[in-house]
Amino acid sequence: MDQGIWAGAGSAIASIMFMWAMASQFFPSQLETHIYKYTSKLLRGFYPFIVITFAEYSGERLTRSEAYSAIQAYLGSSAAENSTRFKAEMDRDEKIVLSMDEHEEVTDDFEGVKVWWTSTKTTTESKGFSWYPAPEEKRYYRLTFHRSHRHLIHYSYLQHVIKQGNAIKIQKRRRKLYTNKSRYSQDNYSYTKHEWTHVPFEHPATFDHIAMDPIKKQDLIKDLLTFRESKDYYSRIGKPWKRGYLLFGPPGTGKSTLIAAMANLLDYDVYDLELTAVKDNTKLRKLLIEVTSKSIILIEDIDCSLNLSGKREREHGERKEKKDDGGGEEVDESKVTLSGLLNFIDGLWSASGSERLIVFTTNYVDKLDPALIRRGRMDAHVELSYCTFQGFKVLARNYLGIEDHALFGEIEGLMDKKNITPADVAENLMPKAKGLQGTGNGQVEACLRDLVQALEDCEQVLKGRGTNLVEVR
Ligand SMILES: Nc1ncnc2c1ncn2[C@@H]1O[C@H](COP(=O)(O)OP(=O)(O)OP(=O)(O)O)[C@@H](O)[C@H]1O
Ligand SMILES: [Mg+2]
Repeated sequence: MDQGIWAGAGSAIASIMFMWAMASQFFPSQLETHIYKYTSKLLRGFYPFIVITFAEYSGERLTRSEAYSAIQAYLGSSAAENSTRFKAEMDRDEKIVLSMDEHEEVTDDFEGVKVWWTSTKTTTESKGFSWYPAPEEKRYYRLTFHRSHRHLIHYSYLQHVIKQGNAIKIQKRRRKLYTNKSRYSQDNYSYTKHEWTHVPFEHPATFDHIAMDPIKKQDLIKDLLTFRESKDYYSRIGKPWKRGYLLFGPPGTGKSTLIAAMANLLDYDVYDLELTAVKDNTKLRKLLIEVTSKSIILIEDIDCSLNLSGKREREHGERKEKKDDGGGEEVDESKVTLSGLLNFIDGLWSASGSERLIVFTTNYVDKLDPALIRRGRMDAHVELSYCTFQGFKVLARNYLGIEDHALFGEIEGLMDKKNITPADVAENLMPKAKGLQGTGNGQVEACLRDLVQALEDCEQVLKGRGTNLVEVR
């Protein structure tokens, strides 16, 4: 039979189905079930179409279906071409997102085959007794297509939709910085507990800003980019697609800044895991399974987290504040164990989700249990060390916009003999007084003189020191 007739018939049947969905809201549910049962039996005989439903919430944990959100993104873009009614919603980042309105129909062509998408919403009275019965809304996408295209739709079209939809989602997303402070949100008249809270990730650091040995920097960039492109490689060797980095070095040598640069380079989200606020290994696992792919899981100051006392002591005190500052459960003492953490890194659970980096930072690499940093667990060890002359040149370029200066020779000589952190160098290269903004000659000279003074005040280097070694294993 002619394709056009079927197309018309399909569209008509799809339309009848919306009307049905709308009308069904007015029928008592028992009658509805009966009518549905008999009409569908009757129709099945000569109905040449297949209908696939994608529900918004699915699975045991009632998580939002990934297929649904990919379809939503896909239809949001293709719907724009032949749809006249949209639904506008504001996402958490305060951006307006358009999507297909309920009971709207969109047609799509794929390799010459026509399919129909509809968006439906059903409202059912909630079961069980309640003084204030609230209706439950369920949203679906329905895909209708001719039976003869079953194979094509199943094996090619749906994959195309999900792939395109996910690509659109990634393109549109704003990256997020998560922290494990749980929170509740109200969705569809019920409260959902989220293990992670997030804010937009807006750290501006890039690798151009990082003062470290240029060759080691290139090695690290190459290592990260290779990881991002290695999906097939990891599946071929039968390993989860993840990589561990250990960043170590004294305070103020750029570990946290480097993580921001890594996230910006790869376009990943960051999950800043505060281990001392995690009650036990079970909670740790719960957190882990909520981590999405394309992300960095970060555990800062792993040596402090791992004394497992729940109280962290740091020399320079910036993280000394009470850990569970509202929102989360009261955690007096974290019972996360080393084995729990190792499981987190490379146990079976860690393979849920993919494409992620696990990054540990520490000021004291010697304090760490060798089990934690052995080969295969932490794949790359990156040492961030005191500032070298090379590193200083990067900072001078960034902060003062200069490549060379008469004082560089003196600074180079001093840097070889003194231990100064890049943070202290950076501090000296920033204009001190208001009104002195800008990088005029006088300003540059003043900053460099401050630095010379700071270097002279620094302690003498007693033993040899590493230079931003990146050992990519
Ligand atoms: N290698 C570096 N390159 C560029 N800037 C740096 C570098 N190291 C430190 N800085 C500057 O110093 C500040 C502190 O650095 P950062 O917080 O990254 O240090 P850290 O190694 O994480 O220290 P801590 O061990 O105390 O957490 C940053 O704001 C950054 O501007
Ligand atoms: Mg830090």
